[in-house]
Amino acid sequence: MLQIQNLTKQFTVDGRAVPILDIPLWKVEKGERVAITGPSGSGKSTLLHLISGIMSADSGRIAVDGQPLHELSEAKRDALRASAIGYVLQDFHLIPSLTARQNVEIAMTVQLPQKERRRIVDGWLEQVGLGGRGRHLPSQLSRGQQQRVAIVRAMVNNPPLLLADEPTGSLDWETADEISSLLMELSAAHGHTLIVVTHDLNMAERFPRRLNIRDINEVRRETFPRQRSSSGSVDKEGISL
Ligand SMILES: Nc1ncnc2c1ncn2[C@@H]1O[C@H](COP(=O)(O)OP(=O)(O)OP(=O)(O)O)[C@@H](O)[C@H]1O
Repeated sequence: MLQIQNLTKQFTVDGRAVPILDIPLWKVEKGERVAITGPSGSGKSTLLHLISGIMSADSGRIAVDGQPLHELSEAKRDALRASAIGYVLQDFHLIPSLTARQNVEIAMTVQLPQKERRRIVDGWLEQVGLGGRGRHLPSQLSRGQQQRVAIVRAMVNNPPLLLADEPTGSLDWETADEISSLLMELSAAHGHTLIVVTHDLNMAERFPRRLNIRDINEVRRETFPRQRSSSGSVDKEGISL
């Protein structure tokens, strides 16, 4: 599903090049569910931006669903992102002037009669416990409900790859727990490959595969050295790797 080879990315800060990512090889198989943890500033969000094609790598190869991003035109990359990649963000990024239903509808890439589109969207909203909330504006929904709408928006095109960047980061623990469960259940039910960046250990522990970005990234190891517990087997975030 995802293949990364010799990927590098740096940013220029105050005229100085700062290397952020150098990933020799990383693969995620179809249907796998992976949680990525790691210290703040270690390049986790940057990695998701590169996988989604929102940002370009300096060098290397990223293939999503067999399609090498660097070989695609910008228009084709946009089309791939719209149809093959769902993206869930910490702050939902719903359009405030649109209803829950409209926020999902505008993300749909299939051409269908309006009635059919609405039926599909309402089915999804029902599935995430928001039946009857389709006409509500984001401001009329709780934060957890807004994230549910954002999850539906990310999934409505049935993308093979679902990315989530701190999806529970701005939620209280109980709502975070519900959103974690929802993401796990929906991705399993629909066979999505799911890659989540998170500081939420409760969420990370549910994932069959967990990794610390320092395990695949060759840079930043000096900036973010692994901190071993006395047992030597658990890192700073408490995740056995
Ligand atoms: N557009 C940019 N220009 C310059 N530096 C950037 C840019 N985007 C990110 N960075 C820097 O790259 C580094 C990695 O950022 P990134 O957001 O990927 O980290 P992260 O691991 O997701 O952090 P967090 O866990 O705090 O969200 C940080 O030092 C950040 O300041």
